[in-house]
Amino acid sequence: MYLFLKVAIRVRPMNAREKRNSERAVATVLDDNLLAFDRVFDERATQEQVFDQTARLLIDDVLGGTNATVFAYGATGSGKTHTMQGKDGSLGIVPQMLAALFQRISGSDPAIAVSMSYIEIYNETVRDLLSGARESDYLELREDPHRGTVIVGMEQVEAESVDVLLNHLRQGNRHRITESTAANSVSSRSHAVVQLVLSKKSAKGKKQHMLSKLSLIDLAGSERAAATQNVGLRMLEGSMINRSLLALGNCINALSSRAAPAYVNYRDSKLTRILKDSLGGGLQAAERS
Ligand SMILES: Nc1ncnc2c1ncn2[C@@H]1O[C@H](COP(=O)(O)OP(=O)(O)OP(=O)(O)O)[C@@H](O)[C@H]1O
Repeated sequence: MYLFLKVAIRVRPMNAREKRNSERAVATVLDDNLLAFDRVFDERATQEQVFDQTARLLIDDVLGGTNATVFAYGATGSGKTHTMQGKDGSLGIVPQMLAALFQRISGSDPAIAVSMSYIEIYNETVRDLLSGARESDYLELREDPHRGTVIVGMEQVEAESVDVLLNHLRQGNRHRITESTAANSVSSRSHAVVQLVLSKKSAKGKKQHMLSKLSLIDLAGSERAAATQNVGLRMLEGSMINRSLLALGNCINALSSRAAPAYVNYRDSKLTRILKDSLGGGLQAAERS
């Protein structure tokens, strides 16, 4: 079981409210490798620079058959959705990854197919962002001895062109649950998980063999209830978010522990159950735990 973990930190520019209140930056970037991070980006870093020096570096591994995961983790309002999704004219990691992947696989022999799913995990329930289902329609998880954790009924779109997938992505983004909190006027209250499954097509293009899975995740904001002044439902959301982030942290700690074989408890949250085959390097490795 192998876990190669790289951590980059990105400092966003101060927003209008922070400037108005003369707030102090909690981190000042001194150089590109400040502290124990693999990469540090200051306020001037462009979306392209962040992509080139983080997620783009995974493309060779993914095309070589390794499962990989990219997370954006941080306090609410720190810039996770901006970094992962961005907006038209300033595209984040997910749309840039789709474009870069399609560029790499075009004309590859054997042909490689890309299918995409997009779900969100909100208060420990799973919603399909691509199917156009209502907010109250939840998907169930099932453990399959051969396929690992299966999300029953989840939409998976396969497309020949990047533009079609980008349209699905935009549509999915519109379906995400966001709420206004004291820390962010459009705070994402869920974990948003884009999964790209790469498959090799056989000579006649009919049969496909799964090559790898790439998960791109905009985690819900970690937060302290006092800082966000949340009450009622917002506070319940906050505690669910923190619980699943803790479960994820525990899995990553266990996987990166030097003492082998580590026991990895994926069962504590929907997020870690879904990522079981993406964190531990592959389904067989994850199944042994
Ligand atoms: N590097 C950046 N440059 C310019 N604007 C940014 C940057 N990072 C974030 N922002 C802006 O800051 C605001 C908050 O960012 P964003 O919504 O991405 O935060 P978040 O971490 O996803 O928050 P939450 O966890 O509450 O969803 C947005 O208006 C976003 O456009």
